[in-house]
Amino acid sequence: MIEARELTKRYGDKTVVDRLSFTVRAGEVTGFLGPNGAGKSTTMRMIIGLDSPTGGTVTVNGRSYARHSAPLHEIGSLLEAKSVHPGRTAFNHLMALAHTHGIGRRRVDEVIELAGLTSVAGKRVGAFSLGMGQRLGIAAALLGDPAVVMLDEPVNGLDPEGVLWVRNLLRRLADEGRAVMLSSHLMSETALIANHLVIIGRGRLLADTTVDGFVRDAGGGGVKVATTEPLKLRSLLAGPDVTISSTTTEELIVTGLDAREIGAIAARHGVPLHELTPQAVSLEEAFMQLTAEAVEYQSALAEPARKAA
Ligand SMILES: Nc1ncnc2c1ncn2[C@@H]1O[C@H](COP(=O)(O)OP(=O)(O)OP(=O)(O)O)[C@@H](O)[C@H]1O
Repeated sequence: MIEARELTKRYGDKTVVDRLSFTVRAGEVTGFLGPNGAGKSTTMRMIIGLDSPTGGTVTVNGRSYARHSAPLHEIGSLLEAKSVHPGRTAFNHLMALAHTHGIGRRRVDEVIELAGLTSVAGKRVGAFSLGMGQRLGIAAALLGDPAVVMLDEPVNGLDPEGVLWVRNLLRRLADEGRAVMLSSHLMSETALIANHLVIIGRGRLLADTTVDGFVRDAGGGGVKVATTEPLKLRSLLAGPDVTISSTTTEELIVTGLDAREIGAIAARHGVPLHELTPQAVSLEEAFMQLTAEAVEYQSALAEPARKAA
C-alpha cells in the first residue's frame, strides 16, 4: 500500500506537487493520471525516495521508503529515467540488481521468463528496442516479488502486443493481492487497465474515483433521437429537467431522459423513431475537461520558462 498525505514538493517558488493525498490499495490497479507536467513523475520519485518532499509524507507499506532495509521486496518500480548500463546483458543487469538483495539466480530466470525476455537475455541492453527496455524494466521491478508495483508510463513505446501484455500482467499482479500504481496521460488506455483513478493537475488532486464512477459521470452526453415527427416528440418529452436541442430537422439531442424512457414515451404515442443512441462523452474528452484548467495554467507558465532557457 502507498499512502500520500498532504505531499508537497516545491522547486524554488514553484509548487509542483501541492498537498496531495491518496492511497494505492492492495488488490487494485490505481491509474495515476494527469497532463504533461502535472507532477506525476515528481510524486513517484518522492514515493521511492529519489526526491524528498517539501511537506507532507508518503509511505510504502507503512514506512517511508528510506526506512525499509530491503526496499526491492517492498516496492518494485519502473521510472522513465531509469539508467541501465548499456554494455551489460539483460541477464547480468538483473543479476547485479539481485545481488544487492541476496536474490538468487532462480528468481532472475523467473522474471526473465515472465517478461518474455528469454530469447534476448544474453544480449547487450544497449541494443534493446524501447519495448524490450520496458520489459527489462518491468522484470527488474518484479525481481524482489514486491507487494507494491509502481510503473511510470509503462506502455509508452510498446507495440499492441506489448500493451496487451502489460495490461494483463498488471491485472494479474493486482489479482494476486499486490498494490499496483501506473502513471499515464492517456485516460482511455488507463481505463482498460485500472479500476481506481487518481487524477492530478498542477500538482493538485482533481479526482479520486473508480473507473466505473468516472465512466458513469462521463456518460452525460444526452441521447440522439431521430424521428419523422420532431415537433410532436419535443412536446411529449418536455419536462422541468429535460433539455432538447436539434442538430437537423429530424434529429433531437435529449438530456434528462435515458434512451429507454424516450423509447417508451415515443411508443406510447405512436411516434416513429429511426434512431435512438446514447451519446457517451469519450473518456478522453471527459479527462480533458477535468484537467483543462490545469493544462492552460501549465502552458502559460511553460512559455516564459522556455524563452528564458
Ligand atoms: N528538478 C526540477 N527542478 C525544477 N522543476 C522541476 C524539476 N523536476 C520537475 N520539475 C517541474 O515540475 C513539474 C512537474 O513535472 P513532472 O515531471 O513531475 O510532471 P509529469 O506529470 O510527470 O509530466 P510528464 O507527463 O510530462 O512526464 C514540471 O513543470 C517540471 O518542469
